[in-house]
Amino acid sequence: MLSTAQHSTHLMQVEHIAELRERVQAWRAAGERIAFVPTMGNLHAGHLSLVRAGRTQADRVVASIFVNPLQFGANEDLDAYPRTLDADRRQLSETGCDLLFLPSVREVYPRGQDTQTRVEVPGISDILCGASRPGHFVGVATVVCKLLNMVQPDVALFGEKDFQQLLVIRRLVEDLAMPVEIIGVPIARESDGLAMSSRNGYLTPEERALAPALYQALKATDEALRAGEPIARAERAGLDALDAAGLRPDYLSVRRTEDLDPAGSEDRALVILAAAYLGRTRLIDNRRVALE
Ligand SMILES: Nc1ncnc2c1ncn2[C@@H]1O[C@H](COP(=O)(O)OP(=O)(O)OP(=O)(O)O)[C@@H](O)[C@H]1O
Ligand SMILES: CC(C)(CO)[C@@H](O)C(=O)[O-]
Ligand code: BAL
Repeated sequence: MLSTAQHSTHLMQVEHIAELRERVQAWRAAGERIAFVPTMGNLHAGHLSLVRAGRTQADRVVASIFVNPLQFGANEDLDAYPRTLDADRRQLSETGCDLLFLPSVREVYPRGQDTQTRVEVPGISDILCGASRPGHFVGVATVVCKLLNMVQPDVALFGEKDFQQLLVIRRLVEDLAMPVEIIGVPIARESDGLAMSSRNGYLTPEERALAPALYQALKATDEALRAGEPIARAERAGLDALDAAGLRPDYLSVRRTEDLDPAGSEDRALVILAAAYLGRTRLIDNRRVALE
C-alpha cells in the first residue's frame, strides 16, 4: 500500500498497551509493515506530513498523542499545552492514520514518572535546547523508548523541526540496538516561512507578525556562510538580526549535522540551529547548509 494519495480511514483508538499490542500484532501476522508517528497532539500540517510519509513506508500508520510530563521543566507549559483531541482525531482519519494510541499518564508511568527507569543519551542531550531545558531530552528519550517498545513499529517518523531531538532519538535507537528505522521528515512551514509548531498558537497577533524573523535570521546566516564569512561572524550577525527584530535569542549556532558539535572551517555539512523567545513563547527552527 505504498501510496501518498489522500486516504481517509476509519480511525481506531486504543488507550491501553494490551489493546495496542493486540491490534498491531494482528497486522503484523497478516504480513503488514507498521509506521509510527509519536506526537503531543494539537495537530497541524507538520504532523500530518509525518503521517503521509508513514503511509509511503508502511501498510499501517499508528500515531500517538501523549503530552509527556517528563519532558517539561517545572516552569514550562505542561498545563497550558493545547489539547484539541476532536480536531486531532478528524485530521488523523482524513490523512490515513489507522490507529490512535492515546495513553494516560498512568498507563505510560504506572510506577510514577519520578521513580521509573530513565533513558539518557549523554552529551548531545546537554547542549543547545538541552542546556536551556535541563532534563528535557531525558524525558524525550525515556518516553520515545517506551512508546517504541509499546508499538514495536518497523519505522518511526520524526520532524526535522526538532533536529536535536531527531539526533537524540537516532542515537538512542542505535545505542540500545532497537529494531526500528528512524526517518526524519522535512520542516513544514507557514507561507511566511515560520516553522509550524503547536506553540505558535501562544503568539499574540503582534508576536505572530514578528515570528518569521527566526527563519529570516537562519536564511541570512546561511547566506553569510555560503559567502565565505567566518562561522563566528555569521552567528553574530544572525543573533543581531534576531535582536533587531524584537526576538530574545536563546541561541543561534552553526553545528556539524552529524553530531551537533560546533562546526569548524573544515566542516561542509552544517546545520544552523536557533531558539528564541517572543514574549513568553519559545520558538525553535533550523536550516541545513551543505558547503561546496
Ligand atoms: N513544522 C513541522 N514540520 C515537520 N515536523 C514537525 C513540525 N512540527 C512538529 N513536527 C514533528 O511532529 C512530531 C510531534 O511534535 P509535537 O507534537 O511536539 O509538535 P510541535 O508542533 O513541534 O509542538 P511544540 O510546539 O510543542 O514543539 C515531532 O516529531 C516534531 O518534530
Ligand atoms: C517525540 C515526542 C512525541 C515525545 O514526547 C515529542 O517530544 C514531540 O512531540 O516532539
Ligand atoms: N516538539 C518537541 C517537544 C517539546 O518541546 O517538548
